[in-house]
Amino acid sequence: MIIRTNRLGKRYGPRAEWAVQEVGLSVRAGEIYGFLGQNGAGKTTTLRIIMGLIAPTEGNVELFGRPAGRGRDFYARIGYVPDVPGFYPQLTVEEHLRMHGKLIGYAGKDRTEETIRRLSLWEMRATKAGRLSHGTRQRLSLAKALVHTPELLILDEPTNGVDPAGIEQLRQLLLDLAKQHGVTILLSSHLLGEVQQIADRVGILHRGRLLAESGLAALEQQLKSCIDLRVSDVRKAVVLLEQRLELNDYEVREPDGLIVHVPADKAAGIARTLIGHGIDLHEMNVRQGTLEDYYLRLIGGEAQ
Ligand SMILES: Nc1ncnc2c1ncn2[C@@H]1O[C@H](COP(=O)(O)OP(=O)(O)OP(=O)(O)O)[C@@H](O)[C@H]1O
Repeated sequence: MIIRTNRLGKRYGPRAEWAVQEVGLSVRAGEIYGFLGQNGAGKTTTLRIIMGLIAPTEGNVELFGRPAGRGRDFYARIGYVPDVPGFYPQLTVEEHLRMHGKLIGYAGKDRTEETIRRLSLWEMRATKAGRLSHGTRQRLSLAKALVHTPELLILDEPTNGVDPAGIEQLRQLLLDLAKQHGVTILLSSHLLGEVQQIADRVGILHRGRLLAESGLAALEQQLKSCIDLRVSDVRKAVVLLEQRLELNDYEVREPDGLIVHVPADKAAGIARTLIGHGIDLHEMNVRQGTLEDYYLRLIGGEAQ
């Protein structure tokens, strides 16, 4: 196991609420782990504890099979992209990378150049960080995290403020690092669709607690297809679903929406029964369940 947290808990003060509680997540070698949760769920807090930047109130962290430490050896094996990356406005892109390389005990010129090219920063290598756009600064932050060839990459909401082309580039980069170079990746995000495209496993954090941890392939197998309906009489439709069709796995979306979780081949029967009992079907749409459906059901359908 590359990362294991044991019953992690954090309060930011003796009388404060628990920001995270009893979090036990495990990240395996070579996988991309999507750490999902709404704003304020406790993702940043957890990642900062894993990085040794703040101390947990309870519990502990194991990294690379050993209790986590703070020495240079430990940081040299990890690349970290914080939620709000810090910069020296007067230093250029290249100077940032050289300085970071030195701090971490790595100062290879070739590697610095390779990283600059890889992150499409070559044109900007002599530009001061204070003059870079937000998206370019995000790439610089990623370059800093990668310049020393880490085994583990931890990214806190790396797509914040990045445009669609940048997100696609990041996705390809992360997949390449994990699949071609064996880098283990822990990535926090609230963009479920993005995570579904690249993660091998996901952990879902809600109000400081890890509600679920699951392989994505297994999850997708389990996710039933959904039938989205808009009907003239939701209450009557619900009675018919339960009593005539014995379908109990559904959600009502007021005022006229219904989501029924069933195999797609039930759709025709549902339509026949509803129409046969005088209900108008304004809309009917059959689709495969998504990570978002699973997530919303798990957290009880609370809005973002
Ligand atoms: N330095 C701090 N002092 C006091 N409370 C804090 C501090 N940092 C975070 N918190 C609180 O801890 C809880 C979890 O916050 P955290 O930033 O870890 O969540 P998050 O999932 O990363 O959210 P976001 O996606 O908005 O960054 C929140 O209630 C937040 O207000």
